[in-house]
Amino acid sequence: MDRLRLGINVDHVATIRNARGGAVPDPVRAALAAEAAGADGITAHLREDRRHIRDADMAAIREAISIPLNFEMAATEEMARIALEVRPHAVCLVPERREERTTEGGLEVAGDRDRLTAYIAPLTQMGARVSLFVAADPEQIAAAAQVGAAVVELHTGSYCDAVAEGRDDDAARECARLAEGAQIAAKHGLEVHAGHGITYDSVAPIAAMPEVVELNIGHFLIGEAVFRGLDGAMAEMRRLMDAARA
Ligand SMILES: CC(=O)[C@@H](O)[C@H](O)COP(=O)(O)O
Ligand SMILES: NCC(=O)COP(=O)(O)O
Repeated sequence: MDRLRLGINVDHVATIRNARGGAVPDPVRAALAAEAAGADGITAHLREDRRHIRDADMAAIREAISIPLNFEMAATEEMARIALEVRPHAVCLVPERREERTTEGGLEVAGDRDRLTAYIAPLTQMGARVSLFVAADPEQIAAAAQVGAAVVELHTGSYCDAVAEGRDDDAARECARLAEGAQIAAKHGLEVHAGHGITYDSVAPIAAMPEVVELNIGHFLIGEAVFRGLDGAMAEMRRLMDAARA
């Protein structure tokens, strides 16, 4: 199997910065540190409420890094305009609910086909690989291929929560659902990514799925970096990913 790509999400560095106001810690510095430590890409989510990453962060990260930028955003007109200015390598469309603590569930693609088809076209024409952040639901995955996405990122949150809470049966069921979703996506010609809530304890079964080519991981690794440094935290994740893939 090919080497799995590891994308690092730096939103959580901006969350800490914003808790105090001011300029530190700087998500651009974190993106550069992740790149230096071997990240294959940087993910940043410009939420509509700007609770962590801000417009200037996204532009500055794009300018600073030499590896691909994956710009996560809601499918709104405002975000399309910003993405067309920033010109990231990839755009990942995610659902957003203003009051949510973190991204809950996947994007509703099947019920929004016409709008998403029109929304994705200019982003693809600009040169971005457009990814849809979806639940491992066959209907949503098939719809992702129909609306012109190149990639789906499978939402691993329910599986990771079950692992973290020791709900082994739920974890096994969610993992099987993700594996089936990855297979269905690949059959539709979609590149398959996975992310949300991944930790050292939950990464192996996802990394072992042959259709999955990229993991995007943020919250756990930024937290772990407090104890090991970002390069140490990433190195252990890389080791677990490679071992699962061997
Ligand atoms: C879509 C996704 O999984 C990430 O962007 C994640 O949502 C980032 O963290 P927050 O949910 O805290 O914004
Ligand atoms: N798209 C998922 C992502 O970027 C990272 O999510 P998390 O590890 O911060 O939960």
